[in-house]
Amino acid sequence: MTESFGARLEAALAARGRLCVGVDPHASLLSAWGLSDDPAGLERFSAIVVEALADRVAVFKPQSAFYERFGTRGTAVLESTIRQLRSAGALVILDVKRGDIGSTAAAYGQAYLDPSSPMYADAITVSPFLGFGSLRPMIEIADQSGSGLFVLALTSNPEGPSIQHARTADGRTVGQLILDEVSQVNAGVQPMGNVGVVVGATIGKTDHDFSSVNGPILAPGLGAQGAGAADLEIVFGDARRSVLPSYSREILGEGPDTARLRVATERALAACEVALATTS
Ligand SMILES: O=C(O)c1cc(=O)[nH]c(=O)n1[C@@H]1O[C@H](COP(=O)(O)O)[C@@H](O)[C@H]1O
Repeated sequence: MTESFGARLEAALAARGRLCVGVDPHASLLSAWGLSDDPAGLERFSAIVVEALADRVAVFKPQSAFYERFGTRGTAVLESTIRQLRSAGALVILDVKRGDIGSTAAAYGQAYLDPSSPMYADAITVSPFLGFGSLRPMIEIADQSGSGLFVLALTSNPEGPSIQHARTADGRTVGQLILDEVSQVNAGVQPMGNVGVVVGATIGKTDHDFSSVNGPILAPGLGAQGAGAADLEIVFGDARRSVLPSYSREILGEGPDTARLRVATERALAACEVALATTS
Protein backbone atom coordinates (compact mmCIF):
# COMPACT_ATOMS: atom_id res chain seq x y z
CA MET A 1 0.00 0.00 0.00
CA THR A 2 1.22 3.55 -0.77
CA GLU A 3 2.55 5.28 2.33
CA SER A 4 0.53 8.40 3.11
CA PHE A 5 1.93 11.92 2.91
CA GLY A 6 1.17 12.44 6.61
CA ALA A 7 3.26 9.39 7.51
CA ARG A 8 6.09 10.37 5.16
CA LEU A 9 6.14 13.91 6.54
CA GLU A 10 6.21 12.72 10.13
CA ALA A 11 9.15 10.42 9.36
CA ALA A 12 11.07 13.18 7.51
CA LEU A 13 10.59 15.66 10.37
CA ALA A 14 11.66 13.08 12.95
CA ALA A 15 14.81 12.29 10.95
CA ARG A 16 15.89 15.80 9.92
CA GLY A 17 14.08 18.26 12.19
CA ARG A 18 11.01 20.40 11.86
CA LEU A 19 11.99 22.91 9.19
CA CYS A 20 10.97 23.88 5.68
CA VAL A 21 13.36 25.91 3.51
CA GLY A 22 11.67 27.93 0.78
CA VAL A 23 13.48 28.01 -2.56
CA ASP A 24 12.59 31.44 -3.90
CA PRO A 25 15.11 32.60 -6.53
CA HIS A 26 14.21 36.31 -6.50
CA ALA A 27 16.01 38.41 -9.14
CA SER A 28 17.64 40.32 -6.27
CA LEU A 29 18.98 37.06 -4.77
CA LEU A 30 20.36 35.88 -8.12
CA SER A 31 22.18 39.19 -8.35
CA ALA A 32 23.42 39.01 -4.74
CA TRP A 33 24.76 35.51 -5.46
CA GLY A 34 26.65 36.86 -8.50
CA LEU A 35 24.36 34.97 -10.91
CA SER A 36 22.66 36.08 -14.10
CA ASP A 37 18.92 36.72 -14.11
CA ASP A 38 18.23 34.01 -16.68
CA PRO A 39 17.68 30.22 -16.80
CA ALA A 40 21.42 29.54 -16.38
CA GLY A 41 21.47 31.66 -13.19
CA LEU A 42 18.33 29.93 -11.97
CA GLU A 43 19.89 26.52 -12.58
CA ARG A 44 23.08 27.43 -10.71
CA PHE A 45 21.10 28.93 -7.80
CA SER A 46 19.02 25.76 -7.49
CA ALA A 47 22.10 23.54 -7.76
CA ILE A 48 23.78 25.42 -4.90
CA VAL A 49 20.69 25.00 -2.69
CA VAL A 50 20.64 21.28 -3.51
CA GLU A 51 24.35 20.88 -2.82
CA ALA A 52 24.23 22.81 0.47
CA LEU A 53 20.98 21.58 1.98
CA ALA A 54 19.21 18.73 0.19
CA ASP A 55 20.75 15.99 2.32
CA ARG A 56 19.91 17.62 5.65
CA VAL A 57 16.66 19.62 5.50
CA ALA A 58 13.37 17.73 5.86
CA VAL A 59 11.19 19.81 3.57
CA PHE A 60 11.77 22.26 0.72
CA LYS A 61 9.21 24.59 -0.76
CA PRO A 62 10.21 25.84 -4.22
CA GLN A 63 8.16 28.86 -5.25
CA SER A 64 6.98 28.12 -8.79
CA ALA A 65 6.56 31.81 -9.75
CA PHE A 66 10.30 32.44 -9.71
CA TYR A 67 10.83 29.56 -12.15
CA GLU A 68 7.81 30.35 -14.34
CA ARG A 69 9.34 33.79 -15.00
CA PHE A 70 11.61 32.06 -17.52
CA GLY A 71 8.92 30.06 -19.34
CA THR A 72 9.56 26.45 -20.28
CA ARG A 73 13.30 26.78 -19.59
CA GLY A 74 12.48 27.90 -16.03
CA THR A 75 9.95 25.13 -15.44
CA ALA A 76 12.48 22.60 -16.76
CA VAL A 77 14.88 23.81 -14.04
CA LEU A 78 12.04 23.54 -11.50
CA GLU A 79 11.28 19.93 -12.53
CA SER A 80 14.91 18.97 -12.26
CA THR A 81 15.33 20.76 -8.92
CA ILE A 82 12.32 18.94 -7.45
CA ARG A 83 13.78 15.63 -8.64
CA GLN A 84 17.20 16.36 -7.13
CA LEU A 85 15.75 17.46 -3.78
CA ARG A 86 13.60 14.33 -3.63
CA SER A 87 16.44 12.00 -4.58
CA ALA A 88 18.44 13.41 -1.67
CA GLY A 89 15.66 12.23 0.64
CA ALA A 90 13.87 15.54 1.20
CA LEU A 91 10.14 16.15 0.75
CA VAL A 92 9.05 18.88 -1.64
CA ILE A 93 6.03 21.13 -1.26
CA LEU A 94 5.61 22.91 -4.57
CA ASP A 95 4.25 26.39 -3.89
CA VAL A 96 1.79 26.96 -6.76
CA LYS A 97 -1.36 28.01 -4.83
CA ARG A 98 -3.75 26.28 -7.23
CA GLY A 99 -7.55 26.17 -7.05
CA ASP A 100 -10.36 25.94 -9.63
CA ILE A 101 -13.72 24.32 -10.35
CA GLY A 102 -13.65 20.64 -9.42
CA SER A 103 -13.09 19.19 -12.90
CA THR A 104 -10.11 21.50 -13.50
CA ALA A 105 -8.87 20.89 -9.97
CA ALA A 106 -8.64 17.22 -10.92
CA ALA A 107 -6.29 18.16 -13.77
CA TYR A 108 -4.14 20.17 -11.35
CA GLY A 109 -4.05 17.11 -9.12
CA GLN A 110 -2.85 15.01 -12.05
CA ALA A 111 -0.26 17.66 -12.97
CA TYR A 112 1.38 17.85 -9.55
CA LEU A 113 0.27 14.97 -7.33
CA ASP A 114 0.28 11.97 -9.65
CA PRO A 115 3.67 10.26 -9.33
CA SER A 116 3.79 9.69 -13.10
CA SER A 117 3.67 13.45 -13.82
CA PRO A 118 6.92 15.23 -14.80
CA MET A 119 6.19 17.96 -12.21
CA TYR A 120 5.29 15.55 -9.40
CA ALA A 121 5.87 16.97 -5.93
CA ASP A 122 5.13 15.48 -2.52
CA ALA A 123 2.58 18.23 -1.90
CA ILE A 124 1.34 21.54 -3.30
CA THR A 125 -0.18 24.68 -1.86
CA VAL A 126 -3.82 25.28 -2.81
CA SER A 127 -6.31 28.13 -2.54
CA PRO A 128 -9.84 27.37 -1.25
CA PHE A 129 -11.40 30.53 -2.68
CA LEU A 130 -13.68 28.51 -5.00
CA GLY A 131 -15.08 26.74 -1.97
CA PHE A 132 -13.46 24.02 0.09
CA GLY A 133 -15.42 21.34 -1.78
CA SER A 134 -13.72 22.34 -5.05
CA LEU A 135 -10.49 20.90 -3.60
CA ARG A 136 -12.00 17.39 -3.23
CA PRO A 137 -10.63 16.00 -6.53
CA MET A 138 -7.13 17.04 -5.48
CA ILE A 139 -7.62 15.54 -2.02
CA GLU A 140 -8.69 12.23 -3.62
CA ILE A 141 -5.62 12.13 -5.87
CA ALA A 142 -3.39 13.03 -2.92
CA ASP A 143 -4.89 10.22 -0.80
CA GLN A 144 -4.44 7.69 -3.59
CA SER A 145 -0.89 8.68 -4.48
CA GLY A 146 0.62 9.36 -1.06
CA SER A 147 0.92 13.09 -1.64
CA GLY A 148 -0.48 16.08 0.23
CA LEU A 149 -2.06 19.52 0.04
CA PHE A 150 -1.55 22.69 2.05
CA VAL A 151 -4.70 24.84 2.06
CA LEU A 152 -4.36 28.59 2.55
CA ALA A 153 -6.25 29.52 5.72
CA LEU A 154 -4.77 32.64 7.37
CA THR A 155 -2.01 34.01 5.18
CA SER A 156 0.98 36.07 6.25
CA ASN A 157 0.31 39.10 4.05
CA PRO A 158 -1.37 42.23 5.47
CA GLU A 159 -4.23 42.02 2.92
CA GLY A 160 -5.30 38.54 4.07
CA PRO A 161 -7.61 39.46 6.98
CA SER A 162 -10.00 41.46 4.73
CA ILE A 163 -11.23 38.10 3.41
CA GLN A 164 -9.96 35.54 5.92
CA HIS A 165 -11.42 37.32 8.99
CA ALA A 166 -14.78 37.97 7.27
CA ARG A 167 -17.64 36.14 9.03
CA THR A 168 -19.62 33.33 7.45
CA ALA A 169 -23.38 32.96 8.02
CA ASP A 170 -22.78 30.92 11.21
CA GLY A 171 -20.45 33.54 12.69
CA ARG A 172 -17.14 31.75 12.14
CA THR A 173 -14.39 33.54 10.26
CA VAL A 174 -13.58 32.29 6.76
CA GLY A 175 -10.18 31.25 8.11
CA GLN A 176 -11.82 29.18 10.87
CA LEU A 177 -14.17 27.58 8.33
CA ILE A 178 -11.14 26.41 6.33
CA LEU A 179 -9.44 25.09 9.49
CA ASP A 180 -12.64 23.21 10.41
CA GLU A 181 -13.05 21.73 6.92
CA VAL A 182 -9.47 20.45 7.03
CA SER A 183 -10.09 19.05 10.54
CA GLN A 184 -13.01 17.04 9.17
CA VAL A 185 -10.97 15.63 6.29
CA ASN A 186 -8.12 14.66 8.63
CA ALA A 187 -10.26 13.37 11.52
CA GLY A 188 -8.96 10.10 12.91
CA VAL A 189 -6.11 9.73 10.40
CA GLN A 190 -2.89 8.35 11.89
CA PRO A 191 -0.22 9.60 12.35
CA MET A 192 -1.73 12.74 10.80
CA GLY A 193 -3.81 13.70 7.80
CA ASN A 194 -2.55 14.45 4.29
CA VAL A 195 -4.12 17.89 4.19
CA GLY A 196 -2.24 20.70 5.88
CA VAL A 197 -3.09 24.36 6.31
CA VAL A 198 -1.06 27.50 5.69
CA VAL A 199 -1.08 30.02 8.52
CA GLY A 200 1.37 32.92 8.53
CA ALA A 201 3.63 33.27 11.55
CA THR A 202 2.99 37.00 11.22
CA ILE A 203 -0.73 36.97 12.13
CA GLY A 204 -0.29 37.48 15.88
CA LYS A 205 -2.67 36.23 18.55
CA THR A 206 -6.18 35.58 17.24
CA ASP A 207 -9.16 33.54 18.43
CA HIS A 208 -8.69 30.88 15.76
CA ASP A 209 -8.76 27.29 16.95
CA PHE A 210 -5.97 25.17 15.45
CA SER A 211 -6.35 22.31 17.91
CA SER A 212 -8.29 19.84 15.70
CA VAL A 213 -6.47 20.22 12.38
CA ASN A 214 -4.68 16.85 12.79
CA GLY A 215 -2.38 17.79 9.94
CA PRO A 216 0.68 19.92 9.36
CA ILE A 217 0.42 23.69 9.81
CA LEU A 218 2.83 25.34 7.37
CA ALA A 219 3.97 28.65 8.84
CA PRO A 220 5.67 31.03 6.40
CA GLY A 221 6.35 34.69 7.20
CA LEU A 222 9.37 33.96 9.40
CA GLY A 223 12.46 36.07 8.87
CA ALA A 224 12.05 38.43 5.90
CA GLN A 225 8.38 39.21 6.65
CA GLY A 226 9.13 40.08 10.25
CA ALA A 227 7.97 37.12 12.36
CA GLY A 228 10.44 35.26 14.58
CA ALA A 229 10.42 31.79 16.10
CA ALA A 230 9.03 33.23 19.36
CA ASP A 231 5.86 34.22 17.47
CA LEU A 232 5.00 30.55 16.93
CA GLU A 233 3.83 30.17 20.53
CA ILE A 234 1.85 33.43 20.37
CA VAL A 235 0.08 32.47 17.12
CA PHE A 236 -0.45 28.74 17.67
CA GLY A 237 -0.38 28.10 21.42
CA ASP A 238 -0.29 24.35 22.14
CA ALA A 239 -1.07 23.57 18.48
CA ARG A 240 2.50 24.58 17.67
CA ARG A 241 3.55 20.94 17.96
CA SER A 242 1.99 20.55 14.48
CA VAL A 243 3.71 23.58 12.98
CA LEU A 244 6.17 23.33 10.10
CA PRO A 245 8.10 26.64 10.14
CA SER A 246 9.16 27.93 6.71
CA TYR A 247 11.92 30.40 5.85
CA SER A 248 12.98 31.52 2.38
CA ARG A 249 14.93 34.83 2.10
CA GLU A 250 16.22 34.69 5.69
CA ILE A 251 18.23 31.58 4.82
CA LEU A 252 18.83 32.18 1.10
CA GLY A 253 20.30 35.61 1.92
CA GLU A 254 23.32 33.76 3.32
CA GLY A 255 24.21 32.20 -0.05
CA PRO A 256 25.92 31.40 -2.28
CA ASP A 257 28.41 30.10 0.29
CA THR A 258 27.25 26.56 1.07
CA ALA A 259 28.75 26.60 4.59
CA ARG A 260 26.89 29.81 5.44
CA LEU A 261 23.65 28.38 4.05
CA ARG A 262 24.09 25.35 6.31
CA VAL A 263 24.81 27.49 9.37
CA ALA A 264 21.74 29.67 8.71
CA THR A 265 19.61 26.54 8.39
CA GLU A 266 20.96 25.06 11.63
CA ARG A 267 20.33 28.37 13.40
CA ALA A 268 16.72 28.52 12.16
CA LEU A 269 16.12 24.89 13.09
CA ALA A 270 17.54 25.39 16.59
CA ALA A 271 15.42 28.50 17.20
CA CYS A 272 12.29 26.69 16.01
CA GLU A 273 13.00 23.58 18.08
CA VAL A 274 13.08 25.70 21.24
CA ALA A 275 9.97 27.64 20.20
CA LEU A 276 7.97 24.53 19.25
CA ALA A 277 8.77 22.48 22.35
CA THR A 278 5.63 22.18 24.46
CA THR A 279 5.52 20.97 28.03
CA SER A 280 1.91 19.76 28.08
O1 LIG B 1 1.91 29.43 0.74
C1 LIG B 1 2.94 29.99 1.13
O2 LIG B 1 3.98 29.38 1.24
C2 LIG B 1 2.85 31.37 1.62
C3 LIG B 1 1.70 31.69 2.29
C4 LIG B 1 1.64 32.88 3.02
O3 LIG B 1 0.67 33.15 3.72
N1 LIG B 1 2.71 33.71 2.99
C5 LIG B 1 3.85 33.43 2.28
O4 LIG B 1 4.80 34.22 2.34
N2 LIG B 1 3.91 32.29 1.53
C6 LIG B 1 5.08 32.00 0.67
O5 LIG B 1 6.20 31.77 1.52
C7 LIG B 1 7.39 32.37 0.98
C8 LIG B 1 7.90 33.39 1.97
O6 LIG B 1 9.17 33.84 1.63
P1 LIG B 1 10.09 34.68 2.64
O7 LIG B 1 9.28 35.85 3.07
O8 LIG B 1 11.26 35.05 1.80
O9 LIG B 1 10.45 33.77 3.78
C9 LIG B 1 6.99 32.95 -0.38
O10 LIG B 1 7.28 31.98 -1.37
C10 LIG B 1 5.50 33.14 -0.28
O11 LIG B 1 4.86 33.01 -1.53
